[in-house]
Amino acid sequence: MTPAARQQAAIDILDLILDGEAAEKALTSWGRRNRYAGSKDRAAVRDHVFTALRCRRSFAVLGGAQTGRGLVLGSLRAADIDPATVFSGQGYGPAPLTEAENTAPAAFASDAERLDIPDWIWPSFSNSLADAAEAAARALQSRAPVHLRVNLLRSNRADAIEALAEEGIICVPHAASETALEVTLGGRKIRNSDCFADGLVELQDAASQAVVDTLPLQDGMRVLDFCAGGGGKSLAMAGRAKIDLFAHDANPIRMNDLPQRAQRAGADVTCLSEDELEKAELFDLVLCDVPCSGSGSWRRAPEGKWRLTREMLDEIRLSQRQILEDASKLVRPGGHLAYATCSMLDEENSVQIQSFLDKHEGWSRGNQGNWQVQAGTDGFFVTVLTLIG
Ligand SMILES: C[S@@+](CC[C@H](N)C(=O)[O-])C[C@H]1O[C@@H](n2cnc3c(N)ncnc32)[C@H](O)[C@@H]1O
Repeated sequence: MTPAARQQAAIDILDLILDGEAAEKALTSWGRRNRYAGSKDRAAVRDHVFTALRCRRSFAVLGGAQTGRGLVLGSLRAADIDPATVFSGQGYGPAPLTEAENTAPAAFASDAERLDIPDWIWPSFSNSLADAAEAAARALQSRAPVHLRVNLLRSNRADAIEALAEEGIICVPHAASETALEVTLGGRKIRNSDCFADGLVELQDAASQAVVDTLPLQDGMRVLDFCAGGGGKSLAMAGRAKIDLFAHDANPIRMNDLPQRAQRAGADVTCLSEDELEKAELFDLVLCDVPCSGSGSWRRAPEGKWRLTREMLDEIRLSQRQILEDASKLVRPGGHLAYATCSMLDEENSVQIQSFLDKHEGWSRGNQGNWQVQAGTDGFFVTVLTLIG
């Protein structure tokens, strides 16, 4: 495909997404309908689509319309590329610009519009991030780095870097965690590599690993990952200490891949249903990696930024409080309750911890961590509470 034909494909896919189709689904069905497209074409089209989704608001202003064409036109203007080089009407490229499209774009009406943050959440976002709000929003407009976690049950950081390099995947250590690597070349090869298949490394953001570093894990502990999902944090915990590890999720289907992932990693994880959890002994440590706005990972999942509403966020906050309440009952006296989100909003982080502490006596605040996107990781928050024994 020519560069212009890839942009036309992005336009078609973006139109489907703007009509309500999920991005992954729209990309997959486009791939099925266009089997002639090679892997480089697919990767380039995907990049165009995700770039436009991250900057959907500002590109629509720059391109004069909230349409596939508008967003791609906006993306070219944002990158200082002459739109006529793409909108030429040649081959399978987009048709030439109309007179209306050729007019100069309007000025941005607000910081939120320029920085691609929805108006309703801008006050919460900018108050939470204070002086860093602009830098964080800008980071969310660009692509996320690819991070790996070295599985200490199978390898160490130096050996993993060497083994990955032999497969053409070049990495450097990441400062956020002693297990974290940043991939600088060959990121698309990871899932098919032997290093991945043999459990030497897992795909995991460095801040997600740093959250686990913050936990007071020690050999022999009985640990529950209360909101385990796919088990990213469970497996990271298993790599840190010889623990008796349990995983639970209100939606157990989300843990479907966990046994297979655990086997690859050489980790032992027991999944517990609601009933089993009710009968289980108390735990030394319960981690709640709660559902959240996802504001710390909007560059990986940009649709979430535009889909979220104040009503949805208020519901999420209620469920975060309920999870803290429920999980706190599973901690033994002297044990720990860790609360984590991939959000950068105070209303989901410090405010929730304070509200829990205001209502519950006997808990003390321990380690705390806060990572923000402009520093090169996903945005994450964690606080560890201890039940005074
Ligand atoms: C942020 S995700 C967890 C990600 C996971 N810890 C990881 O690192 O891969 C939050 C998870 O919480 C689960 N969840 C939602 N409400 C819950 C509840 N009341 N109790 C337990 N899990 C819940 C969701 O199904 C979802 O899988």
